[in-house]
Amino acid sequence: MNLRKLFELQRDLDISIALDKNLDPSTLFTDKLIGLLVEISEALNEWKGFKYWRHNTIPNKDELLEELIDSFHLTLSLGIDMNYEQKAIDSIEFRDNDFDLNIKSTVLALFHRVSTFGLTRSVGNYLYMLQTLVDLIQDLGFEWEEVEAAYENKNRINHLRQVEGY
Ligand SMILES: O=c1ccn([C@H]2C[C@H](O)[C@@H](COP(=O)(O)OP(=O)(O)OP(=O)(O)O)O2)c(=O)[nH]1
Repeated sequence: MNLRKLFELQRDLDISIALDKNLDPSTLFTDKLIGLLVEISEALNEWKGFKYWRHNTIPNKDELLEELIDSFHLTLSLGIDMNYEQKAIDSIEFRDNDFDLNIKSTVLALFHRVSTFGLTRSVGNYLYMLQTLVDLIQDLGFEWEEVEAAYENKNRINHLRQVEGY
């Protein structure tokens, strides 16, 4: 996983969105954080693993990946706003086989870490949050090659949307 490349693509996209919408990027932190919580929730809604009241809890993998990719966009974007990219590149681990396959615990840890990062904005809490999202994507069974390809695809779509006046 080439995190440096994804941060660069994310930076270009964020600049393009802020210019297009005539926004000061330093004012967007809270909205981005809320957006991230919403995208994580959309991913969980697609995952369905907690929906004990349903017969069919099989996720549509393409749609699940799309929602995770939206979450990934906003997480990278928050790191760029705080200038934490290099720290993330140096310390985030893309594990092959996670020892902890308790997806529900990882989900709860992720919500907790997004909130804690929002309150403290510290680099340590940013890294905890990003690592937990990375672990969740891993635990849900995605390969890093497909995640990178899906990220690049959605990043392109996000650019196109700006051009088309989304
Ligand atoms: O500063 C920003 C703002 C947004 N995005 C990305 C994140 C995500 O990939 C997309 C927004 O989510 P989505 O595509 O779901 O847009 P939506 O308007 O919420 O669509 P929908 O109502 O279909 O969920 O824009 C960024 O990368 N940087």
